[in-house]
Amino acid sequence: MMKVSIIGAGSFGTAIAQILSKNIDNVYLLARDEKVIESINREHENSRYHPGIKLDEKIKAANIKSSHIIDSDYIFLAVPSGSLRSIMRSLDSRLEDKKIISCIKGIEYPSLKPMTTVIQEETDSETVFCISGPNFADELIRGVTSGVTIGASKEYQDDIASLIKSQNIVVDYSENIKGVEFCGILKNVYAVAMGILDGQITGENHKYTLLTLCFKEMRKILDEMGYGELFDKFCGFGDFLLTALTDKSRNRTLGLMLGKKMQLSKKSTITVESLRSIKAIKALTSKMNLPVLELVYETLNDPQNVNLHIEHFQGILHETA
Ligand SMILES: NC(=O)C1=CN([C@@H]2O[C@H](COP(=O)(O)OP(=O)(O)OC[C@H]3O[C@@H](n4cnc5c(N)ncnc54)[C@H](O)[C@@H]3O)[C@@H](O)[C@H]2O)C=CC1
Ligand SMILES: O=C(CO)COP(=O)(O)O
Repeated sequence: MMKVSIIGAGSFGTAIAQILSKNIDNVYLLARDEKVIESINREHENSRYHPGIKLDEKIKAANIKSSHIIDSDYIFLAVPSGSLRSIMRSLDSRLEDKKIISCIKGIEYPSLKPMTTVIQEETDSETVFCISGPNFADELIRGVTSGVTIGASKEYQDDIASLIKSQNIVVDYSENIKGVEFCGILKNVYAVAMGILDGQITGENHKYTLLTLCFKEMRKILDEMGYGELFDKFCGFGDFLLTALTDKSRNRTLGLMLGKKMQLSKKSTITVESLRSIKAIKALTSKMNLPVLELVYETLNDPQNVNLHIEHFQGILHETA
């Protein structure tokens, strides 16, 4: 009988577990926090991340160090990118024969490695894939129609689609696994940009002018990296627009705060992937002229002077117009 484990019982891990439970009898949601494990097993609810949502009783929670991973056919990873390598290292199990799917939209710094590379390095598995798309966890878990790009080699695409299939999930595919990951990494940074700029925006023309500039710049980076063909997939266009324009996004919200001269507390434990990704993307694109990316980089480094950075950005726009 098919068995699937999900590492990370936060917003996304819990949502993907709910989707998987419609197709698979053995779904193990692996967490580090005993209170979360107890809440899922006793109340069938992850009250910390999805209060009020009844989880399928097929979902069992267990400690991340439990042996469930060993006999799982598939392992989904839904932890913040900054924790992934240390989590993989802390697992005692040998995972080289496992099919592993990253749901993570971040990149390692300073190695500049995407998550599938980190996973391959830490497990020796040759079957490491990803999923990405316009997929807010709170909507996925409630069954709102959502498009998902499956980044996997051809022979595994149908298998992965059959795990997540439902009348509310629409899939597209790409064998360009790292490209699918990079779409998710980049859109977070451009969502911060739209947040920062939205703080200053006075009209719809202005807003969509800036959105077009963000779109062009993200596309330019994807083209340069050789991933340009992915822009019309769910992981590209869909997730870019969702995150750049929806206040529910944590990355856009960070930008909105910065645009209004507010800062995220240093003690915050909210997962905001762009905070780490910005440095990596900046390093990967150091030879390119990318004024929007520069604005995000400067603002995150020096949030006190956000107005100066915006003025500088607007100056560049007029020079190059
Ligand atoms: N929330 C969303 O709507 C979506 C999130 N994602 C991606 O999923 C990834 C995870 O994000 P969320 O689930 O939203 O974050 P979250 O903050 O809601 O959950 C993260 C989970 O990872 C666990 N965790 C963190 N460090 C750990 C460690 N060292 N050992 C064990 N567990 C650890 C936390 O306890 C928590 O349960 C991110 O890369 C995000 O970009 C992707 C699509 C949508
Ligand atoms: O990736 C997401 C939706 O597809 C979630 O975006 P945030 O991490 O900005 O909340």
